[in-house]
Amino acid sequence: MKHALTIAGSDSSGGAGIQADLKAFSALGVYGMSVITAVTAQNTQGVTGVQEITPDMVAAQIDAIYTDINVDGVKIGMVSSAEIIKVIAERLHTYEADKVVIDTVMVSKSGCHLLKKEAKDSLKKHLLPRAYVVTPNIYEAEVLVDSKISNIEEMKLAAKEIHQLGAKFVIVKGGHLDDETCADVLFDGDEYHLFNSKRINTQHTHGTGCTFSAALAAFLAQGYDVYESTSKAKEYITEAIRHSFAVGKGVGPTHHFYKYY
Ligand SMILES: Nc1ncnc2c1ncn2[C@@H]1O[C@H](COP(=O)(O)OP(=O)(O)OP(=O)(O)O)[C@@H](O)[C@H]1O
Ligand SMILES: Cc1ncc(COP(=O)(O)O)c(N)n1
Repeated sequence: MKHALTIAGSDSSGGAGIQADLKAFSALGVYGMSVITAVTAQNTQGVTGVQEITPDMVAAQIDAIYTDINVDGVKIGMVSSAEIIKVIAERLHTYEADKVVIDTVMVSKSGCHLLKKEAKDSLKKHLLPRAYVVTPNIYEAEVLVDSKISNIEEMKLAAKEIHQLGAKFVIVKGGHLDDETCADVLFDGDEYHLFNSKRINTQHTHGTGCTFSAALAAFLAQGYDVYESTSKAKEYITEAIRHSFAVGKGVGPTHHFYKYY
């Protein structure tokens, strides 16, 4: 069995963050491991508290894994501060981690800033150059390139500009585009590849970005190339959204185990 690692924040309600990632890893048959960067007090209605883990403790978790266990794929989610970003970048370099998927988590669906504003430059400078694939949503891509995105052509332009920050592949996700189709644009430095799905009409989309990037990391860990992995991750997230369900009073989570119950 292949091994995948998520470096991300904990979501107490289980829909996003570490919890979503470990569910996706399990559903896809890879052994899941976690490095927790922050604990959030969160439910389907919002985030009520964030406690960062110290950079030393983040480093200690990474060391504990890499000194003992082979890591076939890595996904990075919420990394709130410049100090945490730097320590992760330094450790990934030390352990020569490859196939690193970076989901540039910035603001939760409920509107809470999960990346401190002053840490944005650090993300661009220290972490994105270490990415095999980076997966910004429309809003995150807008922040990274500092311009508005409202159609596929603008997504392509943004993907090209983000590629120059050092990631090998860029996927700008179209979940937030005002369109019947949810198109994700992959740029490989040379060509654009579009991955389309029909938009599913549901309010339960908590953790869609986390689920997609974790599935991508799981398929890369299993040896699929980036194009196959993106196609499979897109299929996985589409079905997980199609089967999403109400938990609590707000935005419910994606479903990872709909085949079983
Ligand atoms: N309503 C929907 N129907 C079908 N696919 C969707 C829908 N919403 C999002 N997706 C797909 O889900 C994946 C995640 O995209 P999205 O843009 O929601 O990421 P995100 O905003 O980073 O998620 P999150 O807000 O959870 O961090 C993409 O493949 C996107 O196309
Ligand atoms: C710990 C953590 N990581 C990521 C997200 C983003 O997910 P969403 O945009 O669906 O709220 C989140 N809410 N919480």
